[in-house]
Amino acid sequence: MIQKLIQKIQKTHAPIVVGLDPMLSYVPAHIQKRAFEEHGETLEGAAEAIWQYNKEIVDHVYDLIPAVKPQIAMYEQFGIPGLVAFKKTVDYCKSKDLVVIGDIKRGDIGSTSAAYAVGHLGKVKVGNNSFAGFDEDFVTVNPYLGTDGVKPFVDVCKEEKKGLFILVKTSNPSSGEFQDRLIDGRPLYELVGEQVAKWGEDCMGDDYSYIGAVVGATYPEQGKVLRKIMPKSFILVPGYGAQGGKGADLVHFFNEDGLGAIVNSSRGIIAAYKQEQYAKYGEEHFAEASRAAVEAMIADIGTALERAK
Ligand SMILES: O=c1ccn([C@@H]2O[C@H](COP(=O)(O)O)[C@@H](O)[C@H]2O)c(=O)[nH]1
Repeated sequence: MIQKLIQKIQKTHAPIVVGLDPMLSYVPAHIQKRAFEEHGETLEGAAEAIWQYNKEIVDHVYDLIPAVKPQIAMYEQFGIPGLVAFKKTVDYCKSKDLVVIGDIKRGDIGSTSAAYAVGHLGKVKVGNNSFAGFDEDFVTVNPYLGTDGVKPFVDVCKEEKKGLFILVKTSNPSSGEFQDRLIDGRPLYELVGEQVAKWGEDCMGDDYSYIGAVVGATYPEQGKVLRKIMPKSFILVPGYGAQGGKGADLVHFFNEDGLGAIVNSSRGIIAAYKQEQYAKYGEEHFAEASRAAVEAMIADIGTALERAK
């Protein structure tokens, strides 16, 4: 799957991911109205509304981008109907040939991690049959429990030719509370980065490992250091747009081959129509605003990378 991700980045010239994080408050009134007429103001109604919203955005941007990142929390808040909308979103994006990164941030003791890995990346056995549950291409993993919590995900990736992005230095304001703590004089995120590189050593595609890392756009200096510590790991970079990250901050997340990083924006794309610069599209044409925001993000990152050459 890492090869597919790289090929799609090269084809689109867009090292970007659209984050599908649908809050009900972003879903335009006409879509909510239709869904509630059919299902009432229920979890089913909300799930239908977010699914229709996602579908329209994907239809407007899929040709510009290599990948999407549905954030499972946004679906889980609507219970089982929300998870059905998550699965519909995953399947629809795959039918559009997009790489799907499930932002699930799982990680537990080994046996429990194994169940998460099977459910999201692998196949579960039921008698003589086996079934893919959610079937994303990559998932995000929390490494806090150590190697036995991560290895089951790595094992399923090896079997299924899928991949991981492991949290190394997250984009949020408090990420330093634990991640920047010094251990033997070095910040914890560097030690985690080294371990990600090790976990990825025998999981190589052609040039990059399918065991990648998450490093926030909001920490460009740390991104520069981590790029060197994990030269073969793809970095998923959240924090662009709504959290303040800009193209110019991101150049050191990339390798000299112009690859090695893929930058996510969620609210900045899916709720673009709420921003002043895209207000002209109006709520009815929200997905066209999303397309314009994707084009602007591609141009911003492309220009920054060109300038850095
Ligand atoms: O360090 C991290 C890890 C994950 N995320 C997730 O990415 C998106 C960001 O959304 P925006 O609307 O573009 O801010 C969201 O799903 C987070 O859970 C992150 O932001 N930082």
